[in-house]
Amino acid sequence: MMVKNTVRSASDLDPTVPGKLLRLFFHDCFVEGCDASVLLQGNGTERSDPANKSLGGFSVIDSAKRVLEIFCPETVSCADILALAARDAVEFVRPNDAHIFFLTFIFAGGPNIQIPTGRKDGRNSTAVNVRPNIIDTSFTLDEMAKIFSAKGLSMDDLVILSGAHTIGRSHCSSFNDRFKLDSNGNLTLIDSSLDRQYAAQLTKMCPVGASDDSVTVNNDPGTPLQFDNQYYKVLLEHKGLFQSDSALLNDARTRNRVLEFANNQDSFFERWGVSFLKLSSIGVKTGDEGEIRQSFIPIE
Ligand code: HEM
Ligand SMILES: [Ca+2]
Ligand SMILES: [Ca+2]
Repeated sequence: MMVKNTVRSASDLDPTVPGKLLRLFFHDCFVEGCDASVLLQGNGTERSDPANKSLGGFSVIDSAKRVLEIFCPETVSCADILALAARDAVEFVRPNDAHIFFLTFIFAGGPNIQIPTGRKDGRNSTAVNVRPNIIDTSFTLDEMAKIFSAKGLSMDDLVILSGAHTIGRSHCSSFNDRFKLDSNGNLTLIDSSLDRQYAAQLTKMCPVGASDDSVTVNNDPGTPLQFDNQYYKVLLEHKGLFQSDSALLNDARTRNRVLEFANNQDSFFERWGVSFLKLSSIGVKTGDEGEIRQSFIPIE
């Protein structure tokens, strides 16, 4: 409840919070398991790796931790807080449309998932562990499936959890490998799996050669603030932002799932609950394998 309230008020103030929390959790669980290793600061920690450079949401976890330490000291691990925050972030972005259209959508609850707690916080956080465990947007489906399978996740889980890209934002540098600079200094599309019109819009939003990395675009151009099945519809229109998104549509092993979820949001929500639970269980540390850390952000 205390985590939920913190996530809710932070998301109220800043709509980019839910996406940040969800991605932060993904990057935590895939490296050393869901043990809050991604939160540790310092030289050579996971956070210092370039692949984690654009992670955010740390201050929300920090606030929740502070509140919990006042009301129930030394009880709730940072790893659990992060898991609950990611879970709540998803639940939270749904009610928005229920609120606006509440007469029609009043019964349309988002994926409301029960997840067990009891995760201990890990003591190891090393930058060199990040790259072998985090998927790059340039990966083939086989490369992605290999990493997922090492975490006990299937190709279905890959399609389902990629549905997280129904919210959140991305830096231009995360998809500029789909373009090249032509001799006139303009970006041209080189990845034919991307819709041309959408590609043109993206190049307008992303200034060429901008050293400034502050520009971000919505992952889901349709309903960027709602956790819904729009991501899969976007994939069908060849508007998946990353090559790794497009790959899901372009392979017979995953295409049927994309079609299924594009056509049936309930099916996506139901499956999301199961896959999210699997994600939140990766490499969980218990007993002496970890600790309940007091503070994870020494100085920010
Ligand atoms: C499977 C391959 C995946 C790849 C290659 C990938 C890659 C990326 C990249 C490059 C970004 C943009 C980061 C930036 O430029 O700031 C991003 C954003 C995001 N990803 Fe993924 N991702 C994958 C899977 C997932 C999964 C499994 C989840 C969660 C369950 C997830 C959740 C998110 C969210 C919520 C954002 C938005 C972050 C924000 O708004 O700050 N992604 N992803
Ligand atoms: Ca971790
Ligand atoms: Ca959406």
